[in-house]
Amino acid sequence: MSMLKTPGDKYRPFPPINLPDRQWPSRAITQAPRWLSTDLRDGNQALIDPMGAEKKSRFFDLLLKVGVKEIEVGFPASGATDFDFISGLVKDGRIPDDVIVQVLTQSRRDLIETSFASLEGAHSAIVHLYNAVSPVWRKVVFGMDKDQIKAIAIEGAKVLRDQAAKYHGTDWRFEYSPETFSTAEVEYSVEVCAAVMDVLQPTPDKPIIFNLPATVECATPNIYADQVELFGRMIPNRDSVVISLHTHNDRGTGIAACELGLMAGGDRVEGCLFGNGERTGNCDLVTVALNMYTQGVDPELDFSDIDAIAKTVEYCNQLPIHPRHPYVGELVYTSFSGSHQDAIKKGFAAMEAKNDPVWEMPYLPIDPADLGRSYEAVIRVNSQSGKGGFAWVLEQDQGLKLPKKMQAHFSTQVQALADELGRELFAEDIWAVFQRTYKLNTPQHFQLIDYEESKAPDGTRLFAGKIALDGKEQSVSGRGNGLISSVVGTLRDAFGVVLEVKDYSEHAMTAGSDARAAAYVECVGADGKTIWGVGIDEDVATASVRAVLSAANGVA
Ligand SMILES: CC(=O)SCCNC(=O)CCNC(=O)[C@H](O)C(C)(C)COP(=O)(O)OP(=O)(O)OC[C@H]1O[C@@H](n2cnc3c(N)ncnc32)[C@H](O)[C@@H]1OP(=O)(O)O
Ligand SMILES: CC(C)C(=O)C(=O)O
Repeated sequence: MSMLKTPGDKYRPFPPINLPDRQWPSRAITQAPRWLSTDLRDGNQALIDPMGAEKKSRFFDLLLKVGVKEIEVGFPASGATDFDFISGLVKDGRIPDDVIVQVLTQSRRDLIETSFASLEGAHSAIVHLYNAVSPVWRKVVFGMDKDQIKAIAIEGAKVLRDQAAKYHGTDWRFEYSPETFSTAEVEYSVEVCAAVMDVLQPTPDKPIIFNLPATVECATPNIYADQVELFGRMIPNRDSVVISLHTHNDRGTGIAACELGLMAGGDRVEGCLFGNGERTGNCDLVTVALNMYTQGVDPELDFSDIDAIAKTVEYCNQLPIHPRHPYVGELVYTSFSGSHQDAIKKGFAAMEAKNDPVWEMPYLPIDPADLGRSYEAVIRVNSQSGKGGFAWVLEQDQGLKLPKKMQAHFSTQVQALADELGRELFAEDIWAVFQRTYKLNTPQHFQLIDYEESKAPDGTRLFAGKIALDGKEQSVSGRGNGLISSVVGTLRDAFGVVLEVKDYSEHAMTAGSDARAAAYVECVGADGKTIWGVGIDEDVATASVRAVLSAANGVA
């Protein structure tokens, strides 16, 4: 078998929806929807090894911590694992008053009865009934016509109504899913939902949830939005209806479909953390919520320790999260490439300089710190990196802020190492090559032992000190207009080293009592070549002396 040259012989395009006055394209998402986590149901039924009680329990606690208020806790009729977990939650009083749990059932009397039994004693709960309505399912799975399929829903709704009356101590809510909604005729889904409504008699105070699943994603997300908008216009008693969105990701646009569905009138979003779920997954609640957050909308879910959340989810699902998964992946805040690094570094400097919190950051749509991520990994260096990359790493790791021209000088060393090693350069690699290049903490040709500086009556400065030449101490002195030029004079007079200082800069490295300073000098040697020197010391003047000696070591 191979791919067809004429795929149209086998696959049909999804027909557009006739909705010329569609409103959703000009709407925006301005408030958080109701969130329903189906990690413990749709997510769980898609796992290689479904969760046992311990994992379900951990996941449930995590969802409470994140702030999810509606949680589909399982499919009670699937077996003892789910049933016992659900009834255990109720019996052990683990469902907070402001949280409502939900269970899913096929539209079959025995399964519905088991579902109610699992929730006996709950203060409130949602029972979620489903049956598929689209043409392929009608034909292939059920072998039934439209009226017969509608009858399944009506019969199920009647059992819901009767069971709710039987367990009258619970505030029962109902959800109905015309499963495969997105591949069904919208008018027919409305007809089935209206029939369910006739049985369950929702009110604005006690609305019914109609969940509109893209059970299998078969079209572009604009089509789903059209379907949602059309459903919202056609369903009777709209004020007694909550429209819930339940998208899957078969075409890779489950999140987009959900967002457009919200614009089209969706009130509630169903999905899983990090998008686990059947096949290519459910809608990722984290991404939808954080997309909102980056538009300035409070999603009312707390992902401020996203790594801890990811760890628990990976443990419970026994599935890894991709390193490039939006917002959470290990690499999603990391830039390796030079121009990105340059922009991000400038972005952080601009944020620090300006006096307002508005996030204006090239290449980073969200502040990683908001999700508990550090800035350390924002820039990592390899052969694709530029000056901004290692400059950032040196600043984060060593507190050094290299002058721009010096970055260009050091860049060739870093690039050569990256090409030679053919791998990422870590902070310690960059620091090692920096020390080697500028002769720091290595056996030095010229080494400062100590010195004194004094002012002559004519205003000039006198440098008098001890410098070791290849380990042999010498007392030396020299004069100049300032400290740096007096050291340059000393090197010339005592050792015959000719240096002309072109530029000098310094900065404090850390705050507090153990603060150190870094000094940088750009010099030109006797041969006209540029040499850079770096000095680090607790005393800023001594740092500048060390910087000149570092340059002299570069000549030697
Ligand atoms: C899109 C979704 O994710 S829907 C959720 C799906 N989740 C799950 O299925 C997980 C839990 N399910 C289970 O453990 C099992 O399926 C059970 C225990 C519920 C039922 O198992 P079984 O009784 O063996 O039935 P099975 O699931 O194979 O269903 C097949 C029958 O149910 C019918 N059926 C399927 N869905 C529905 C429905 N929503 N309402 C009514 N009948 C349905 C099928 O037409 C089929 O009928 P047939 O035997 O007359 O051909
Ligand atoms: C049962 C429904 C909501 C479902 O999971 C789906 O259609 O994907």
